[in-house]
Amino acid sequence: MATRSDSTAGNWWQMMPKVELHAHLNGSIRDTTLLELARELGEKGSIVFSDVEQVIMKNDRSLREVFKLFDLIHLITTDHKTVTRITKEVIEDFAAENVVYLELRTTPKRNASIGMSKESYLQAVLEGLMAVKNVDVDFGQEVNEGSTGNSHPTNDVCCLSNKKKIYVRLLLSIDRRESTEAAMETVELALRLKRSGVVGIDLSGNPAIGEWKTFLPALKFAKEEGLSVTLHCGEVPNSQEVHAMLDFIPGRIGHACFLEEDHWRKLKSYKIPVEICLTSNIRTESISSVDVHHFADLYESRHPITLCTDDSGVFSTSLSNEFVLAASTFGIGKKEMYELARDAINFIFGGDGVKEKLEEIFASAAVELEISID
Ligand SMILES: CNc1ncnc2c1ncn2[C@@H]1O[C@H](COP(=O)(O)O)[C@@H](O)[C@H]1O
Ligand SMILES: [Zn+2]
Repeated sequence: MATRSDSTAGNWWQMMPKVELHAHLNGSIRDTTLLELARELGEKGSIVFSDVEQVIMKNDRSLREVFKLFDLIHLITTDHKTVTRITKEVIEDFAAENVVYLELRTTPKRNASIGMSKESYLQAVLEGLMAVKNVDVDFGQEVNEGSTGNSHPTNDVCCLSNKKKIYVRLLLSIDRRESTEAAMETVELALRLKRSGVVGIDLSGNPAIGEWKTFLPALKFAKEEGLSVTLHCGEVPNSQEVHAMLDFIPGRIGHACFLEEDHWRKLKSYKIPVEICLTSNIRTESISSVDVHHFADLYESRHPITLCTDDSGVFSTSLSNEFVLAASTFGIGKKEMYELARDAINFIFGGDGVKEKLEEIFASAAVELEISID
């Protein structure tokens, strides 16, 4: 895992406001934090640090190996205190590179041995949002008398002190290893936490595992109850599943690496927005090289797309880096990249009020970046 570069600071892709719609919490952990936590567990004798260090620092890994790494990461991170810490750090990191709206997804986990339920895991995530101090976080929490969200009490301070602001909404992930009942439990939790900024459901996890029919009842229920749904779709060849996923008409899909001609036709006719994760797809060897990535075709055909990091920690990337990668690979200029970033507002799962605020942010950024909007 290479250290994320700061060499982009001051460039348009760094300065430009950005919208991140596909980021997994445990995939976005700083590698320094991961190593620190692993070292602590090593000292306690729970793991052998040198073995773990090698796995963490490895740069190129196949999709299969990535999921082995996630099992290791979960072993290191899944207690309430750590979940709170990594949430706080991940928000700070996205805000630092001018992400102004973040849909952060995470899989609620149960671990009876440390008294963790899916609900308490999520509470730890919410604590992390509230623990951010150097950035004003609006996570859409409806504040009751006496409650202390980060955004509302600090809002005034923010505007006076020009503190950066980030809108954060949460998506709860269903892991493909889970049963129908477990998936349903996650959807029910999301519904209970709607007032705490949970706006949708994601289906993710190792694409070689699990069947669509297992998750469908929970996903249908989510949709019926007004939650937005995004699906990891076509990360491996699975024609039948891709058709079924597209016919479900999710709010968005992620990846779309192994779609065939008739899938593309369907995707385009349904106009389902695609979360594009360039570095992730290259690192996992789902796509052989960036210049042949389906980004090019979707961009040229004006299909709704949005650039995303997927797992900025695991793949040593950042959203700014994804923008500069797309710009340099496909020869796209600053103005067009700005439009790509701004148009992602149309595909967010957050409400109309947030969309209006984001439009304003992008409009004033255009002036600062000297981009003329037609
Ligand atoms: C590389 N492409 C990918 N494909 C599918 N699922 C992925 C993923 N990257 C991450 N995840 C999913 O997100 C979890 C980590 O974050 P959370 O513990 O939920 O915060 C992984 O365990 C996996 O289920
Ligand atoms: Zn993903």
